Amino acid sequence: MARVILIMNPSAGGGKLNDNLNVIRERLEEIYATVDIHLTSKPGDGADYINKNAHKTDVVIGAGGDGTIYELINALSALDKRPKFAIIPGGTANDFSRAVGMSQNPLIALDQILEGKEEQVDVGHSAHQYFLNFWGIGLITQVSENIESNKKDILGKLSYYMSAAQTVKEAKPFHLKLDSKEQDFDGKAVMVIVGNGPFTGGLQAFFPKNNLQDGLFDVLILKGTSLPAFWSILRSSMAKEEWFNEEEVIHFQTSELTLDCDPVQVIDCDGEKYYRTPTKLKVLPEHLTMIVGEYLH
Ligand SMILES: Nc1ncnc2c1ncn2[C@@H]1O[C@H](COP(=O)(O)OP(=O)(O)OP(=O)(O)O)[C@@H](O)[C@H]1O
Repeated sequence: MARVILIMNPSAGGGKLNDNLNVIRERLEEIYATVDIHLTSKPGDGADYINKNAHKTDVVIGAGGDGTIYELINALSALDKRPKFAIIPGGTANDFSRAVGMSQNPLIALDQILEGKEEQVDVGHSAHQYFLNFWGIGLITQVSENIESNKKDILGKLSYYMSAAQTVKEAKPFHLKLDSKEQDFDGKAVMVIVGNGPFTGGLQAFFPKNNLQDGLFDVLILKGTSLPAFWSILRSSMAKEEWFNEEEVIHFQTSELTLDCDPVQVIDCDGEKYYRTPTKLKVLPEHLTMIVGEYLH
């Protein structure tokens, strides 16, 4: 019988998972031969626990918000032998759990995990870190700070773009040198977004065709901040249409690219801003086996 480790951040979402912990434990014990529960005490603790214990388990369940899940995905993705991974959402946005179709109700998410539907998903890799949803520089690093990312409806999207429009005034162009097999770019840009999964800075379906199993990134280069460029992005992502290239917008798909910027840019990687350019990005196809909900984006 399989073994499971549950790693939970007891402070995530103001502690909202804590009341469910006993039920979660009991239900896991009905299914799994061994159940090991670890409550994190500080940032980095979940990753340490994975590094020490992943070889002893078949499944790791991460319970918490996106910060916790980011940490666990990064620790797991760096291992040669990776246990399966599942998510119980416990934060506010929970973009990772949404990307793999989990319910936002933790106990229903637990049911989904116990059903055990598995999929292999692509993971993005950069020089320093792994990501499931997106990697970005420029405008996105400022815009994503202004979004209430659990708003997935039309009004939420509009507020996102209004926030973007406000931020645009402060956009600082940088020199971008991007190389890939499909497309090269050498010139001024205000934003680059590389999408692996469906959520970009809290927005669902930013790249309408993108999914976690196609072995490809969607790359968007925004050269300037004219209104037509924004309209192009707005129309494509809200109407879930094909991208139409406008003078200031370049969109293509690739599995590998390098980027260098002047001045150096802060990187937003799945919402975490730890590193700076230059970097090399690569899709790791089917790198993680995840227990998913009824749909996978
Ligand atoms: N016991 C703890 N006390 C404080 N921080 C912790 C603890 N355990 C983990 N952390 C760290 O807290 C950070 C934020 O956690 P997480 O994203 O899970 O919760 P959250 O911030 O409440 O969620 P959200 O951002 O969706 O509102 C993560 O980087 C994680 O590593």
